Amino acid sequence: MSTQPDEFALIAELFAPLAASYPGALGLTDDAALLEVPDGQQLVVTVDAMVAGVHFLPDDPPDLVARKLIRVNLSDLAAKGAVPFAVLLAASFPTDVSMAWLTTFAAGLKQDVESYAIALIGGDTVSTPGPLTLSLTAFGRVEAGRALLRRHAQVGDRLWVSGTIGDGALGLLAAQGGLLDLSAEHRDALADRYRLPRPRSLLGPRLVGVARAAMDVSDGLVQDLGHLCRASGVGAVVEADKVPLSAAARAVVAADQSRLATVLTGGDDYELLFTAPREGTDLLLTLARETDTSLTEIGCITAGTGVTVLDRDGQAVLLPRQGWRHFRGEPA
Ligand SMILES: Nc1ncnc2c1ncn2[C@@H]1O[C@H](COP(=O)(O)OP(=O)(O)OP(=O)(O)O)[C@@H](O)[C@H]1O
Ligand SMILES: Cc1ncc(C[n+]2csc(CCOP(=O)(O)O)c2C)c(N)n1
Ligand SMILES: [Mg+2]
Ligand SMILES: [Mg+2]
Ligand SMILES: [Mg+2]
Repeated sequence: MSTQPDEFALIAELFAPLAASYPGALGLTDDAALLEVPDGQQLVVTVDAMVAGVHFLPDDPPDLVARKLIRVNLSDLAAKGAVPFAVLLAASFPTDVSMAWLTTFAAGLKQDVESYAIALIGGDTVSTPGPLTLSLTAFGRVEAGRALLRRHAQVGDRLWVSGTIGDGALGLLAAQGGLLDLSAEHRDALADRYRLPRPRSLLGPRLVGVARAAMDVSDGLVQDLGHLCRASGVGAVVEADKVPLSAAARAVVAADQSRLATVLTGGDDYELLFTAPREGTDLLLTLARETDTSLTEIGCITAGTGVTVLDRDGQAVLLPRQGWRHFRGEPA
């Protein structure tokens, strides 16, 4: 291929190979794709967009941009207990995008399409005078009626999170050249978490029938928990010192307590946040071992509304904001 991308050559050479495993993708040569859903299963569909300078740094490696795009969407499917099988990609590439950039982007897509055993079944390729803008729609399957929902939390449920919280938001600071007091090793670990989320694709489906309500954390733990609470008509208490932090995040907060707010509200975590009845604890600890995922109880669901974050003395932690917002107008 020449150094100038051609729309149809791009699709045929870079994207069509990623469709080969799914017959309904028709080799990316038709107007639409055909989806199969086995009897007794439901289709779970989600879409998230990513814009250069808003969701990732314009100079981030193109393969990691592609993999992050897939992974933020697989995180939403995992949060519903769904097993992913296909994605659609709508890509708006800046008019001056290079062939080298596109080739590396497609290599990133290929890597994660293979590692998550999914197929790229269609999409759209356009040019834009604006920043690189990507949108990915992900399809998963779940046993009919069994998807994990935000609206199923009950008063008295325990509140759990997977993995560690805050690495993505601190990783953005590290990737932007900040957090210079930290060791280079910790900075690299955080930046890696920002650039390459680890969606809980194995854990999510295993939580079906064990967790009551679930969602993934993308906008910040406190804001996202607020959404789960509103959907369920309940409140929640989070014990801040139970929130699991990586060694790097612990080092950041130890050096500057005010960074705890970044951890709790910064977003880009792509971990699962879920509730379960107290009797589910042993089963969850078994699932944690079997899926090699750390699971931590961080609080509980209460009567009432809203999220309260308490410090180890039982005092409310005041947070300047609850999480990421694209617009900061008055709430509707
Ligand atoms: N433009 C839109 N049109 C229709 N539905 C939308 C639109 N934007 C968001 N939604 C819906 O609103 C709900 C919340 O969306 P939101 O994007 O906050 O969830 P999320 O993907 O879990 O979070 P994040 O985008 O931070 O990863 C979802 O059901 C989503 O499908
Ligand atoms: C360069 C850069 N600046 C800021 C952020 C933080 N950020 C942007 S969108 C978002 C929430 C998820 O997105 P959405 O709700 O749009 O799906 C977060 C936490 C970032 N990731 N990169
Ligand atoms: Mg979204
Ligand atoms: Mg989500
Ligand atoms: Mg999302």
